[in-house]
Amino acid sequence: MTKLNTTDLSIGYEKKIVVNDITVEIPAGKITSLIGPNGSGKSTFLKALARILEPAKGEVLIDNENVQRLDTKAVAQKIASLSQGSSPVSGLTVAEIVAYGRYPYQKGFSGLKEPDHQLIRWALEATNLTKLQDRTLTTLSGGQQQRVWIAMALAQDTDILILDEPITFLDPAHQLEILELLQTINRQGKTILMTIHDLNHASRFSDYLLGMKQGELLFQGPPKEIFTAEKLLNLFDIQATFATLPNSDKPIVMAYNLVKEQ
Ligand SMILES: Nc1ncnc2c1ncn2[C@@H]1O[C@H](COP(=O)(O)OP(=O)(O)OP(=O)(O)O)[C@@H](O)[C@H]1O
Repeated sequence: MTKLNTTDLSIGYEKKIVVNDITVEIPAGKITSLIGPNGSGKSTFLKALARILEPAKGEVLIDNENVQRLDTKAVAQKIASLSQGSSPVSGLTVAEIVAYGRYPYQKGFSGLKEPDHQLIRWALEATNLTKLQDRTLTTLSGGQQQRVWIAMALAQDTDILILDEPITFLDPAHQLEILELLQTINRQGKTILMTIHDLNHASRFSDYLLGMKQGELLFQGPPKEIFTAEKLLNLFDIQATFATLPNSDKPIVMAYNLVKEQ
């Protein structure tokens, strides 16, 4: 299983550092969710892990190799990453977009081989898109489009999937559909790291949580350890009360109040 970790990682835009000195190992074979307020640096951190942004300091290591020393295709064979609100590509069909997931494995102009087609078919089936494969992306609903991007990442057949807000803009049923899909993929042996704003979904579907605020990693651990009044107050400035999900040991947030300045 591919190991992904960072050492003293700081990332910035121009000269402004927005992610500060993070040393963390993403648990292999688990689902990890990165939670934290808007603007805390979550997307920036994920982009550096996927080698989309270059660190200002420190390192991102895939199997102990600095990602900056690996070429794009080598990284893309280890990590598939989906950014926030991937923009629709006009004119391409669902199957054509999913086929792009095989790009990191193609040599020159050799084209797709049977094993590539098998993976594309599997990715379309896993995301329930087989019937929609000849439709162009722009004719699909937001939720269906989201599934297409996930299918493309699946076709990439990497050990690690990094997803920035994979369920934003989806209705409750489609949110669950995507999260259950990620759970199934995880059980097939893939490491998943995602950002998610819904705390209850984060708890229910994650083995591990990372809490980020103002570019700092405040805490990490399983949901049971993270969902305490003190930690959520610290992270989000909210007062939370908790319950437990039925038939599970996963905590959920029952209700919360804003902490208002006096
Ligand atoms: N391309 C950019 N150029 C300059 N500053 C940026 C850029 N992208 C993000 N930032 C800044 O970096 C900081 C962290 O942003 P980032 O998008 O990583 O936060 P986030 O935790 O993912 O937020 P959200 O939950 O709202 O998606 C913010 O202050 C943001 O304004």
